[in-house]
Amino acid sequence: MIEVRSLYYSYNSKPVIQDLEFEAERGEFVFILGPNGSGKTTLLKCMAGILKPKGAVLVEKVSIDRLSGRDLARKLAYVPQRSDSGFLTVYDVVLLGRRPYMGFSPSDEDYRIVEDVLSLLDLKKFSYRRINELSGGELQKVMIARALAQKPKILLLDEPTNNLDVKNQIEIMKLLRKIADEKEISVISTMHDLNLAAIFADKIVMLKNGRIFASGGKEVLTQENIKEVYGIEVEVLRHNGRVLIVPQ
Ligand SMILES: Nc1ncnc2c1ncn2[C@@H]1O[C@H](COP(=O)(O)OP(=O)(O)OP(=O)(O)O)[C@@H](O)[C@H]1O
Repeated sequence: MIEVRSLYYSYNSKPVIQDLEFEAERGEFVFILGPNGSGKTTLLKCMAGILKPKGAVLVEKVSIDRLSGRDLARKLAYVPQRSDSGFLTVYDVVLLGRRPYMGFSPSDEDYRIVEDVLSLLDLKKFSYRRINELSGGELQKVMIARALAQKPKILLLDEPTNNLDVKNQIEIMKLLRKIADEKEISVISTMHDLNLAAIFADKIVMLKNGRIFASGGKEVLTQENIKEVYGIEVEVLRHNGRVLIVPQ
């Protein structure tokens, strides 16, 4: 569905990501893990077509370089770490997600999709609220709603649980899992919380200094890998297919 091939990016000729290779299939939930500065956001921005790396990002076997902005936005949606707040209403922000499909004005279908997405995320009650009057968790849901209104095949999220309380973290993760399972969207998310990744991931990509240190299923969350990547001692408890990471 989305493939990353020999990806390389440098800021001011300092390499930040190198030799990155992985893919996400339809409906797969992939977590990009790694310490601060390991290149997670840079990788997502390259995948979203915001930065122009060396190597290739392929969506359904087509390089994103060959897609127009509008075509790319129909395939892939990106939810950045910090979304600019503003004075628009929730409804209008979500409607902006329909821009890649719109002519001069929204169609009945655009309005129907916005209504559907607002219901799916339980945001209808906030429709006419301005987004600068929302809590962090509500705003994050609105940004995910706008991305879903794009009807993407791939959803890229940069630390979607940042600044959220435990309840909202779990709620957002469950929602993303449901989106991957039911809508067969490939969901790719950066993440600092190893335990959330352990609960929800199909696949994990661990970055260290801009390179892939380990990738695979939850089995890559080992004491050794976590020590190498983050420099911390942890205990990894496994029970009935579940993984719990406890700092020492
Ligand atoms: N615009 C920029 N110009 C120059 N260097 C940058 C720029 N953006 C990021 N960097 C550097 O690139 C490296 C990777 O940054 P990136 O934001 O991709 O890491 P990250 O893994 O997402 O970090 P965090 O977990 O702190 O969000 C860091 O050393 C950072 O200082």
